[in-house]
Amino acid sequence: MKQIETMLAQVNGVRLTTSSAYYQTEGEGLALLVVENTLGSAVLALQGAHLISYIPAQGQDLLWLSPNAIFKPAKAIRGGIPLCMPWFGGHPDGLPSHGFARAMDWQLRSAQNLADGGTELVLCLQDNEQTLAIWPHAFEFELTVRVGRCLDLSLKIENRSDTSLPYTYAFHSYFAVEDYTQVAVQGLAGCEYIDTVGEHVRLLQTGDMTFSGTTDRVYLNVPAEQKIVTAQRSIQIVSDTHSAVVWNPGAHAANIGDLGAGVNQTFVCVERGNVFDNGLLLAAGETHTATMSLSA
Ligand SMILES: O=P(O)(O)OC[C@H]1O[C@H](O)[C@H](O)[C@@H](O)[C@@H]1O
Repeated sequence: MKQIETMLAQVNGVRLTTSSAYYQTEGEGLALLVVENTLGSAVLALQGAHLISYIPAQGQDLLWLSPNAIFKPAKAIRGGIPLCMPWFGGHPDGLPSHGFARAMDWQLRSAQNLADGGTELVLCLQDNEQTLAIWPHAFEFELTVRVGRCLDLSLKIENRSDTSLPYTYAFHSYFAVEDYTQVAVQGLAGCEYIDTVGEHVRLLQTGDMTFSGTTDRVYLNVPAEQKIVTAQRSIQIVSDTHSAVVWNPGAHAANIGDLGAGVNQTFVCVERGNVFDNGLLLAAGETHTATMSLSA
């Protein structure tokens, strides 16, 4: 933490705090970085390089955080943007769902003020004793976060092992909405999707995507841009990744400890990444970069 504080002393508008202090929760909580500049503000947990909040100047939070979120080491935070990697969803050998990156401590590599008034943070995670015990491969993950008029994310995945390895990943973004049943997601029409509620049938999207009840779908080969449109707001997502997973647990939220009955009403997940058929095979030494930009 001392090293982080030394690094932050060189930049304006970034401070280190804890989830307990910031969200008034009990227990020691998690270390957070709070960014405030004239273009916007953001909150990020060092665990998982997990964005929790992004508010453009004079705007509202684009991201949703569960009122029942738990801030505890090794437990992914419910809301914001968990990074699911190096695999998305379940693992054939029973390893943790959505990979381990979201539940591990990342290091702050650099912090700087940008010429346009924005702020840039770079965080990284390399293989270590803890990751090698779960997944015996060398790697480096690096996330660059730019907080400005948009929230710009750039994720680098480097396969440092000496064999080719499959990778799937997603920016598992939770977006704040008034009522998920009244949301239209534009930018998915004409795309093939796998409905993962039930038999994994493959279907074709016609028109805007809407949510009703439990919804869990993997859209493949999607266009770069989607818009989440509600009566009161419109959120734009632009990414060079090829998949979009859309999720809301519906009534099943009642069975999820850090959600709860009805709590699912005010978010939709639209998760850009490369999953299922769009998964990657990274050669030994290869680096893959993915970007995502969010704006109101
Ligand atoms: O509870 P988590 O491990 O964070 O997963 C939450 C959800 O993530 C994705 O959206 C998947 O498509 C869902 O099937 C899963 O339930």
